[in-house]
Amino acid sequence: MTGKFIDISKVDMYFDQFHALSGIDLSVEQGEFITLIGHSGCGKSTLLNLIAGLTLPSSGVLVCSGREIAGPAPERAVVFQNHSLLPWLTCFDNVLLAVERVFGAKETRAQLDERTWRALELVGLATAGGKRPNEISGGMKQRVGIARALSMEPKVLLMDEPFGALDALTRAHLQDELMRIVARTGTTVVMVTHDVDEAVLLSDRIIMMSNGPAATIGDIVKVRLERPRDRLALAQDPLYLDYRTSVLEFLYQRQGRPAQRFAA
Ligand SMILES: Nc1ncnc2c1ncn2[C@@H]1O[C@H](COP(=O)(O)OP(=O)(O)OP(=O)(O)O)[C@@H](O)[C@H]1O
Repeated sequence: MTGKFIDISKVDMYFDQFHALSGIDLSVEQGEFITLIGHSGCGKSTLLNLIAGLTLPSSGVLVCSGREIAGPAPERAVVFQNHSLLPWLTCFDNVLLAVERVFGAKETRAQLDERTWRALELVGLATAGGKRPNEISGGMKQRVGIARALSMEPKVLLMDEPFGALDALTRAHLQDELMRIVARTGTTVVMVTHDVDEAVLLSDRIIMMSNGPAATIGDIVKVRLERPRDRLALAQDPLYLDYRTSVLEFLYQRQGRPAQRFAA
């Protein structure tokens, strides 16, 4: 499929009188990795939540895989910044819960367990299945959150600053892991980020949003860097640096605001 796997058309979002998003038009191709970047409060999470179906637009239409988005569904799995694991369950059981929700009615216990182990393996956590969230690091918790989302075999992975709370080294490691997983599974990804380097490293396209209220898509950078991408090689790549500069110019010159938090 090309062109319109996710199709967002003329979307406006109001919260009471507050006009958050205005006239959002965006198509995402199947297997594409897009990031949403923009100043704090511009409406990135609002747009992600609309694609998740967690909120419905005030006007306009969102379509995923040919069907209008009318609520949350396992085909659109969400990973939040604060990993939201149930603390009393093991990592295995946290993932199993999602697996049972999606496949419980038609698969055997052994098949459900197998799916759960496979998802934990995908994020390198096969040996940590028996641990509870308070026994593992922040990066590992975030990986369990990603495993849980991937275990549902979603068509779309929606991520709201998934690595924002992690230290730089753990974040780099998880970015590399995410690129490998996406290359293997072909999952479509929409990710909110504040990190310019993360956006350029991971994206096929970077959606740069204008400041709110009534935020719109200000500009889009198409990142034509070959995959697989290697962060060390890219650090010297003039094309990479051009993309990075384009995003920084958009954020600081065209949508300039002093003292904003961007990892640049
Ligand atoms: N449920 C809500 N009720 C009222 N206003 C809201 C609600 N959700 C978001 N907003 C407002 O909509 C605007 C966009 O918020 P949103 O969280 O989408 O921004 P963001 O770009 O994700 O911000 P950040 O980068 O700081 O996470 C903000 O002004 C916010 O206050």
